[in-house]
Amino acid sequence: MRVDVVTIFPAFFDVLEVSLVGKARGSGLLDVRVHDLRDHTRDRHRTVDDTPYGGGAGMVMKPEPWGEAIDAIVADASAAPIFVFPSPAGEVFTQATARELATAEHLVFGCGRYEGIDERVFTYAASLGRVRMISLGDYVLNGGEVASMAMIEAIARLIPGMVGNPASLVEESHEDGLLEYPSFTKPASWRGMDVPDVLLSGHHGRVAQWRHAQRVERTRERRPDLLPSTD
Ligand SMILES: Nc1c(O)cccc1[N+](=O)[O-]
Repeated sequence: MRVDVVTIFPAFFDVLEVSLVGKARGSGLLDVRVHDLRDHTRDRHRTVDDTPYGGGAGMVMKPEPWGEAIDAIVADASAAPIFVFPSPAGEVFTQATARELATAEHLVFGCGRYEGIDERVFTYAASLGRVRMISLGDYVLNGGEVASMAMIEAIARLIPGMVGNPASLVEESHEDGLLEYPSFTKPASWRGMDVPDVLLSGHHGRVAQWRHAQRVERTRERRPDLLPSTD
């Protein structure tokens, strides 16, 4: 998978070199390219924003640099990309979204700042590929970089070969609608707290049963919205 990121803070994505994604980059599973939007400006001040038509507070990201950045990315792309623009006005990102996007050949993340990107950029991008406006959640961030980082990690780890033991992807929270069970490791007793006996029993059937029951109980307590409605 190829992932391009367009941002005015390219250094923000340096961390991808050290994370899970960094390992995949080295193995050829993932090709991540970060682009500084300001490299696609034409003026001395490398201007990327301007005042909004119609008035209002804040600034809007100019369409010209975005158009040039998108053209440069698409120029050497082997397939029509999916453009992902993190936005509070987007569909909510879920594990199902991550699974879907993990099958894409080419993703382009466009990180907006200020009051957002000129709307014509999304229209232009839609002429070159699929456009998805995606939100991490109902809260306000200063831009799309944090959201893009989270989405890239959630997506990249689902690419076959990315995670050493694929079985570890199975009983994770949100993979099958239930939250994950509690985990324990040595020592068996720590500061007066003991590991549940069933986990020391060596009885795999009972362990599996206990873990499932814990997942249902946790989901009921913390995320009842994930459980099928009983009415
Ligand atoms: N919520 C938010 C935002 O305020 C700005 C950019 C991206 C997001 N988001 O993806 O959730």
